[in-house]
Amino acid sequence: MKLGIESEISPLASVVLHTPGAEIEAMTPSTAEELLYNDIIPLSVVQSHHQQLKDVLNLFCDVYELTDLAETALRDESLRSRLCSEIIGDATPRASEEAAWTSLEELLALPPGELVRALVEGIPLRRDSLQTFLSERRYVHPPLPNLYFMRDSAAVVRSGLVTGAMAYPVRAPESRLVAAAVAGSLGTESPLLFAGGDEARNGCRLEGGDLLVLGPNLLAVGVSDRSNAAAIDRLTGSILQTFSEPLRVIAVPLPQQRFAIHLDMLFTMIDHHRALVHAPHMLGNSPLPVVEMWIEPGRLPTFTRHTSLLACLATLGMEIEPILCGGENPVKQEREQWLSGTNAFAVAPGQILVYDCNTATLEELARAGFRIRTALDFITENTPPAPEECLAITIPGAELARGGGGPRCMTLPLQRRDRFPSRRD
Ligand SMILES: NC(=[NH2+])NCCC[C@H](N)C(=O)O
Repeated sequence: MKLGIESEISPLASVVLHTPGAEIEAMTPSTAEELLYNDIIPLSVVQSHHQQLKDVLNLFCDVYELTDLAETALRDESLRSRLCSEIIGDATPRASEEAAWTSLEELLALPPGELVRALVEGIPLRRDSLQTFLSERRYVHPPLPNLYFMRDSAAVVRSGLVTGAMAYPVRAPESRLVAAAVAGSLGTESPLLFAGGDEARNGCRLEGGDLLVLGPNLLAVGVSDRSNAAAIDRLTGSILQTFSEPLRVIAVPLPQQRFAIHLDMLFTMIDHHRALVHAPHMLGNSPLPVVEMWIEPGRLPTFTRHTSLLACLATLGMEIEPILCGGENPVKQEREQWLSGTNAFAVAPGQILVYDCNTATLEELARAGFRIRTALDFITENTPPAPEECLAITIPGAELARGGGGPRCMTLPLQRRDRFPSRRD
């Protein structure tokens, strides 16, 4: 498997998805919040909406299901044993019910496919002792309802893999699973830049939704509820060491509030010089200030403060035209950002996937020259768009968005073709 990501927008070659499954139905209204959802969602509906995302992506690139990758990788016994030990090791200190834990031997006895299913859909607690009989827990290993947000548990930077140091324990096994699935099939050309599962044990926090690859040597990283400065320092150190080239990192401190889980909920690149933005925090009188960090191999980093991400990018010669999520109306801006209206995913420059429910955002995109097409129309017609066409393909979003993310959050791109087709500029 080849990794190569040097931008947010160049034509997509391969991507990993996870189709939501039974893990979604384990959630109840009373557990939704601790499972990081805004509400419960009906499985049959989100599956069919997610299928539209998958069908569209299939017309552009190779699409892998995480569980297929994991099942193949876990045929390797040593990988299987490492993954199970890691997951048990991460969970046991919290469980205080060590005895209740399904033993390593039991997990290892499962064939790879069943093991993957158990890890994704959860392993129910066996009521075979007084302690477990009286326990309020339903699972010894909880289901992973956030797994369809493939973006967060891993990221690719150039030819290297980053696995997430998940901020909340409910998501920790995702990073271990994706590390086994993807790292298991990587050759030596693809370095592991950041082993998030292990880094999390040292207090690092880093999720892919905060990591934007704006160029081969340019990253924007949210410092958020989910990602901390310690992790960004560790990651930049590793990138520097691996590629031995200067690196610029723009750190964007985010408000620690639910609407701003990750940087990609406030800003996503959709074309060479255009981004969808959440205006209240990216533009106007009080945009989020940022810190530009410039690091050269063997030197100490230098730091420069800027008034906003867009102002910082402008000093680097990247003049970004902002397209407003929700348009000019502050109420619509707030509502549509909450429904992941800013969270677009580019399959090529100027060709993006967005949710259909954010109508004011779609109007802005149309005004900016994007043709709006539903995923179903696009799939039925099955003709790839001309490279110069600006296109926003809409996926039904009302239900998927309740999980707390949009099209960018649901995709883990592995490879983009690094040469842009020469278009417009
Ligand atoms: N890249 C993103 N913005 N991901 C959104 C993740 C949503 C998920 N429920 C969580 O809270 O973790």
